[in-house]
Amino acid sequence: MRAAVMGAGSWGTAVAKVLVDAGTETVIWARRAELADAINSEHVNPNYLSDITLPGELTATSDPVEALSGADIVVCGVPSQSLRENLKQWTPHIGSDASLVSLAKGIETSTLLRMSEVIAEVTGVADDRIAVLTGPNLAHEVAEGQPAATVIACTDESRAVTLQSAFSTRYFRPYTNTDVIGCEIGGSAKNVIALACGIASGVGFGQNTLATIITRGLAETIRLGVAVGAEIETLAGLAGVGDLVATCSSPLSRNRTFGARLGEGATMAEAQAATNGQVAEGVKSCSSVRALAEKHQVPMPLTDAVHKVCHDGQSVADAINSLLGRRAKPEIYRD
Ligand SMILES: NC(=O)c1ccc[n+]([C@@H]2O[C@H](COP(=O)([O-])OP(=O)(O)OC[C@H]3O[C@@H](n4cnc5c(N)ncnc54)[C@H](O)[C@@H]3O)[C@@H](O)[C@H]2O)c1
Ligand SMILES: O=P(O)(O)OC[C@H](O)CO
Repeated sequence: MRAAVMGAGSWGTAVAKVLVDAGTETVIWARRAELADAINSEHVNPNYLSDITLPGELTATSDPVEALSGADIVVCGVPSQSLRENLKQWTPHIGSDASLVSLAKGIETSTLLRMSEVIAEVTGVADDRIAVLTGPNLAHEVAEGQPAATVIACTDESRAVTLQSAFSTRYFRPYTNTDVIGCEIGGSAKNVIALACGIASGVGFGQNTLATIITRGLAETIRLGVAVGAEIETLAGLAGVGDLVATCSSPLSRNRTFGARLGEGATMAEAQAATNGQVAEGVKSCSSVRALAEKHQVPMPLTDAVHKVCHDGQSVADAINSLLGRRAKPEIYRD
């Protein structure tokens, strides 16, 4: 097995390390030649996870054609909103039976497509060759070798099992699932809910508020998931609850941190500037998740509130008042 990890951000770098540790021959593609050179010569990625020593067997290149040559597994590690443009360049160089594995947790804003749908549309590859890797996986903890589980979802169960083996290490434990939709909805929606948790924490609210947002965030994620064909069990698992808890609770989460800055009073521009170029997917996906929910007539009040704060100029105080001022209702409802 040979893997090409396309994208040398935090998660692409951590996943490349996992693959090498799992015994899979791996090359990582970085946009910038200096970054590829540093990985090859110093075994560090100076821009992301710079305190982590990468395995000597990991090779890097800034040439996507070289990275994709002979790859059985193509790992798509660029952010959601740039996946389509990158895929257009990669497609002619992807092998005819290669598996494509999406790492991105977002919904394309211009089309409302999930990442596996973007991959299928751009590459023309059949669904049974497209997989998603998602779960409670903060990149730095995984790169440190802290134990974590994940989900590898593919409609072709046997391909998911092959991929499971390529990504399995003593610290990183993938489970297979055939519910690609549920995994992608869970991964995209949790970033928006993590922004909401960050905002609440930045305002100064404690654990009751966070638990409320996580739980009600799960409720609206399940409503959306069911409307678009997900299995509820998937959203109760690692790709749903698991990732929601990790992202909403951890100061390592870029989405939660972004939200916390807004809750502390920063403007969107200030919060964006403080990311140092690291992507907080929920900032864009709050709009696409909300639009997808509207399309399917699914109420997602927390997602709506995050969208209004991030993109409609609503103040955090008004968003909180409006959430708490909604009509009383039973806990479990599907309308
Ligand atoms: N960091 C994590 O802990 C983590 C864990 C699981 C999933 N993810 C998901 O993985 C995806 C990638 O996140 P990340 O953490 O690696 O992001 P990052 O911010 O650390 O790095 C993003 C990478 O994408 C590159 N990039 C940015 N714009 C690009 C463009 N237009 N074309 C090509 N490359 C571009 C950057 O140069 C960088 O290499 C996201 O969807 C994220 O939600 C991240
Ligand atoms: O740092 P975040 O907020 O992008 O979250 C990282 C991962 O998705 C956690 O599983």
